[in-house]
Amino acid sequence: MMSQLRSVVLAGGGTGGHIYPLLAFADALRRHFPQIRITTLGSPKGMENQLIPAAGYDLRVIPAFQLPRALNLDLLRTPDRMYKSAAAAGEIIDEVQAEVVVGFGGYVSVPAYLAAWRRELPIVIHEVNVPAGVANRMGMKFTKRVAVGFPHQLEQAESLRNARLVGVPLRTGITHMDRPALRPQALYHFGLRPDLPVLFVSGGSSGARTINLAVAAAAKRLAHAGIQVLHVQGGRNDPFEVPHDLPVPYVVVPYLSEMELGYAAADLMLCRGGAITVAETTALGMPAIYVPYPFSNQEQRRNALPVVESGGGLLVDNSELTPDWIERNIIPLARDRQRLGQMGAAAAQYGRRDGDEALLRYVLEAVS
Ligand SMILES: CC(=O)N[C@H]1[C@@H](OP(=O)(O)OP(=O)(O)OC[C@H]2O[C@@H](n3ccc(=O)[nH]c3=O)[C@H](O)[C@@H]2O)O[C@H](CO)[C@@H](O)[C@@H]1O
Repeated sequence: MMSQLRSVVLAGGGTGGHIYPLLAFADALRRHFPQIRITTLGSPKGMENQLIPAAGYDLRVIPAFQLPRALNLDLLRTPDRMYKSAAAAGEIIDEVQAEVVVGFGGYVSVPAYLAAWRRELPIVIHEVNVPAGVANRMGMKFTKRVAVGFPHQLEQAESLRNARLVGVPLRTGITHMDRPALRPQALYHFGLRPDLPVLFVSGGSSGARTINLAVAAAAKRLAHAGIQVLHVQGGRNDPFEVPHDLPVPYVVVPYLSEMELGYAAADLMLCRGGAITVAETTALGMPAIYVPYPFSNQEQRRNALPVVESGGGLLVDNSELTPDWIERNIIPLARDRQRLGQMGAAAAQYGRRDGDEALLRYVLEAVS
């Protein structure tokens, strides 16, 4: 029997990679403790402003501030905006009488960690990247309770060596879905044909310009090879042109709030290597081609590499993703059911679906 929890504050913001695990964890809290009060802290401009209210949770926006470049406890002496943000976070923590603060990273987590530390409240950090994000590394000055999403993080980041491996909290719409059963409805939803393979393209929550332009430029070749495309443009990316007279569907959607429909329709995924994306493709046993974002400390390459090494996907450098590469590699793969099946099975070996429950157990330990 789990102990009771009455009120928690969840902090995390910026892009989908910090917000979706927070939401999945909030759902797990609600399942176990139907009366619980859940308050989320966000920053003024992050995607949390769309995603959290849409999911039906209470979002409190606290003032933005600039993180100092160096990681140090000068935080406590940085008055001005940092102080204002921490004071705002503290007022909310007091108002809702939070018993614990769980942070998922993004700048907004720092004032939440600081305010919780000052009140001697338990703090739990969930981190999915190597190296750990700057905000979470600051949070680690205030708590030893750090949970990670993937085994490689424990080996590759000194700061995460003693962390608890819990996996990534994923939305139940994804973890509980039966892909083959949902497939006909998903294909119908997007206007795709049931008799031809579907390449699902998504550059993560913000979208990826290189991927968008390369696939759009390969549209004719894909279509003439009988490959349908379901292409998510991404929340922060410019529209791109796709020829109108293609013989098979090429469907462009700006953003998918029901990502499970995309996964259900897909035979093969082409994506960046964001940690939550990797957690989702592997949880679903989805064969994928990963194109890591090249400008963020190699973190996306590290996310995708273990999956690729276990046979669950392919890795291609951002600079190598051209229409020619797509023609040479993606077209034959998308038509090879047997190889896709093997890749999917290998991906599933690496994936896990219980990150929400495992993180909840860790948080309950912290509180008790
Ligand atoms: C450029 C960059 O720094 N990206 C980082 C960012 O990626 P980003 O914010 O793109 O996050 P991820 O790729 O990890 O996750 C994207 C999430 O958005 C969802 N989604 C996406 C598109 C859509 O239309 N609908 C939808 O729901 C996906 O299902 C997934 O849940 O955070 C990740 C987790 O900290 C990091 O590993 C990435 O390196």
